[in-house]
Amino acid sequence: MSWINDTDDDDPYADYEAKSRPNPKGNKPRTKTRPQHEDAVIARVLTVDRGRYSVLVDEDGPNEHPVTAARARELRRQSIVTGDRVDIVGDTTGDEGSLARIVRIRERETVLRRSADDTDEVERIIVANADQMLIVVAAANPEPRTRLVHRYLVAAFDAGITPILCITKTDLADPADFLKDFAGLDLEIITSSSDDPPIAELNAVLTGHSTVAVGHSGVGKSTLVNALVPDANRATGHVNEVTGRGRHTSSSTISYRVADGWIIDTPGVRSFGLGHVNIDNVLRSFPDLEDIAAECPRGCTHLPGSIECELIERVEAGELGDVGRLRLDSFQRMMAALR
Ligand SMILES: Nc1nc2c(ncn2[C@@H]2O[C@H](COP(=O)(O)OP(=O)(O)OP(=O)(O)O)[C@@H](O)[C@H]2O)c(=O)[nH]1
Ligand SMILES: [Zn+2]
Repeated sequence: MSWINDTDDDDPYADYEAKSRPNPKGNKPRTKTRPQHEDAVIARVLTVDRGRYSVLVDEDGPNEHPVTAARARELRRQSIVTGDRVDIVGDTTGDEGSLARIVRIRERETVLRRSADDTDEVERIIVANADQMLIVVAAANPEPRTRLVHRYLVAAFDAGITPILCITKTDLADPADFLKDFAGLDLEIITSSSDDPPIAELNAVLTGHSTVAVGHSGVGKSTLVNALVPDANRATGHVNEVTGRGRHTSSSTISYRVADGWIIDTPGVRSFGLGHVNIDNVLRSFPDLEDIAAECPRGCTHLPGSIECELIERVEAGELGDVGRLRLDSFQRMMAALR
């Protein structure tokens, strides 16, 4: 007999008690172990707009529908962000004028963060549960900002999110020179050469993933997202009414269903401070370098000029070959964007 249902066999009333005590209201007994809000349903947060959350219930199921929700009082200190999985209760019909209540945030697989600037350690979460980041950069007009791309990369690697680089406007300039900086990073690179993006290629990359799209204004990110999200699209058709794609919305992130996955646009995300970034987290995405860096002096930044940096010493000694040299070089260029 396990301790869970262990009863006192000597208690003559044990059996009697269990059977005969009526439940005056016919409610289920409230025990300490009973989870709160048993009837809650899980939903995906699609966008956030002034304290209202547009969420999707029964994702991919027969009853999939969007619902507008507010957060329960007990969650007021926590941020609920696009991509979060939440439990909702109350009116979950999604009918006109209905409002459900978010009572729980499920554990997040990833969090993409930013701080207001690099000295600010107060971080804000931009998106939860994304597993890919599509970094959109133009080959020209506007000129590619290498440092900004490096900063996006740092944020992605720090969060354990796989970055993908999409270079637009290759009809205007050859991106080869710009790409040299990233040669050692194992990055998937997609090029787009007109206002007609490579949809099949992008869809293949996005399938089965939750991808957050980032990019500087004017690079052609909206052109990509618009091409990827046809209006006939099932969930987004409804969601558009809620989130007001094309209309004003104060949300800084919006989810669109695409290629059996999700793309999360970040039109309102301006600054991308990295005050919260931790080198060790970033290194985790570079297991080959991470193993060696374990032997570096404490606090080593592995940047050029670092004293007794194991990575630098081994590369200089030629022990890591050309590939190792390239990888360290790309890693250093990326991490230099933190300064
Ligand atoms: N030549 C060329 N122009 C492009 C390409 N992709 C987009 N454009 C143009 O670049 C301009 C900016 O594109 P958008 O999609 O609005 O850029 P965005 O990144 O969404 O910029 P914001 O809306 O400011 O956030 C538009 O005039 C597009 O037509 C491309 O591959 N080649
Ligand atoms: Zn080092």
